[in-house]
Amino acid sequence: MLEIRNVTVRYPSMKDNALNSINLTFHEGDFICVLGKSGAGKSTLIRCLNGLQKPASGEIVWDGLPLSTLHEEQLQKVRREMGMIFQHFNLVPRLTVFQNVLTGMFGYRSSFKNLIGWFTSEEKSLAKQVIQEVGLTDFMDRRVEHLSGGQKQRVGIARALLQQPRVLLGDEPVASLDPGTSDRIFSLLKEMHHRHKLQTIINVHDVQLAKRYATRIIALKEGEVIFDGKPEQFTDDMYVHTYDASGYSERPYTLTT
Ligand SMILES: Nc1ncnc2c1ncn2[C@@H]1O[C@H](COP(=O)(O)OP(=O)(O)OP(=O)(O)O)[C@@H](O)[C@H]1O
Repeated sequence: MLEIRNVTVRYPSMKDNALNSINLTFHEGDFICVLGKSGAGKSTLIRCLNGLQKPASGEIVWDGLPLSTLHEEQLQKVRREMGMIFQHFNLVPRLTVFQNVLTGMFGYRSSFKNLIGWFTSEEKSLAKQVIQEVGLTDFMDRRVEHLSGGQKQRVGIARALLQQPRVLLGDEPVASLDPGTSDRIFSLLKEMHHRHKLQTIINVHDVQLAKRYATRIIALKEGEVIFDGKPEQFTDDMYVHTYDASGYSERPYTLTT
């Protein structure tokens, strides 16, 4: 189980906290969308969860163990259990789909093996399997620089799955994609969530997508949790409060589902 206990984060140049005494417990099977205006603290929350950002106070607790008490080897194991997908995909453009996906294995291997790029037949067959799951078998040997945004995010998802994570974290993974492609990526994420028995926690700006796919919505505002509940409980009023939107016509996203 993953918990955030009383976590505060403040960046050196900031006068306010990026996260302010946050408490959250994530449960098996949760498919969570994190909403909030730009600067609300969504990315900081994700970075805390995978250990990239150390809280100024409070604890991230994984399976009962506070991350701050773990030594580097244990932290590496925790990071392996948390797959991550990104807005700008973080792929190596000149490498093929297959080669990019294989890098998902890096956390399990010695630096030397990673350096020489030698993979076992089992690792290669696992990579082929996740590539097939995200629907890219026909593109396996294509360089990712020649793929569309949606295809690149599928590569990102396959790479994360190859890590065999228990938690999948997403920092605005559809922010660079058109609405139709975003919907298909969320649909794939939901399918993988069930198939791989993941806890999924994704930052997203599109409230409609969150309401359609999430089992739980968390809304942040100025570094604090202002909503934590079921999608149907995220009302129009809560939308206005979250985004400081004063009227329906000013809303960037519709709430129809
Ligand atoms: N590395 C950093 N150094 C200084 N301040 C930072 C840093 N990263 C984030 N911040 C600040 O912390 C606050 C929260 O930022 P964060 O990126 O977590 O928000 P966000 O909700 O993810 O925003 P967006 O939707 O625009 O990505 C913002 O005020 C931001 O300017």
